[in-house]
Amino acid sequence: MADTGLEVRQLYSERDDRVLFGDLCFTLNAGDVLQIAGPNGSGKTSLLRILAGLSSRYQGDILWHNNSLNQQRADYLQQLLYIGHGAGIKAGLSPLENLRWSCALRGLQNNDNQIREALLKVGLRGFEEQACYSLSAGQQRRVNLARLFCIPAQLWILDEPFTAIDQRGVAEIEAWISDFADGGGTVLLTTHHRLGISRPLRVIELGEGS
Ligand SMILES: Nc1ncnc2c1ncn2[C@@H]1O[C@H](COP(=O)(O)OP(=O)(O)OP(=O)(O)O)[C@@H](O)[C@H]1O
Repeated sequence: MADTGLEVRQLYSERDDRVLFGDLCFTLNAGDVLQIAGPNGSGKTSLLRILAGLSSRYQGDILWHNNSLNQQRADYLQQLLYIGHGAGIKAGLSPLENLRWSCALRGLQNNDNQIREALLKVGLRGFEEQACYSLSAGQQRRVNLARLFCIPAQLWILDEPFTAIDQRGVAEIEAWISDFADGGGTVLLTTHHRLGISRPLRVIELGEGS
């Protein structure tokens, strides 16, 4: 049997008696980029939260490298990086402190140099030790996105990564996604933005009749 990365089989989820998606099937391998599209309320975040292991409101099977997620949850979570659409940071802590926490939760410690490089990469040079509440919405979002560069992962699950990001920043994030996939990473994301990446893009549209 061929080794697949993430496989979703007949996934079904509903909210308040409304089917968000039913019989959803797809497979994602190394280098794949999949956009989950659809109107507000169609279930994009719900799907991403399920795939990030944060919600069990579903029926169907999710497999990672051919084995059920439920049988290897800890391993899967260790290889996954999920960035939700919220700020995802503690406002009273600095970017450096927030990222130290994120890294420590993954068992990564004493990596301030890597964190500083990540903050540099997302355009936050000079803001490393400033409390996050004093940063702009876009800068706070960039703190969260810096996790992409200090936490190793095989799979990125990104919910609206472009929210509050300026035009140049959008192009940078698109390049990061392409580079990550070029290196064998897998990306699953939602966005209402028309994605410009240098990789073939697959799109699944949720919504009426999906
Ligand atoms: N915590 C919750 N409690 C009750 N209903 C919820 C909850 N979270 C989501 N829903 C419902 O589930 C449906 C899908 O929501 P979801 O956030 O997945 O949509 P979405 O496609 O991500 O929307 P958007 O484009 O606005 O972000 C919506 O009808 C929403 O009202």
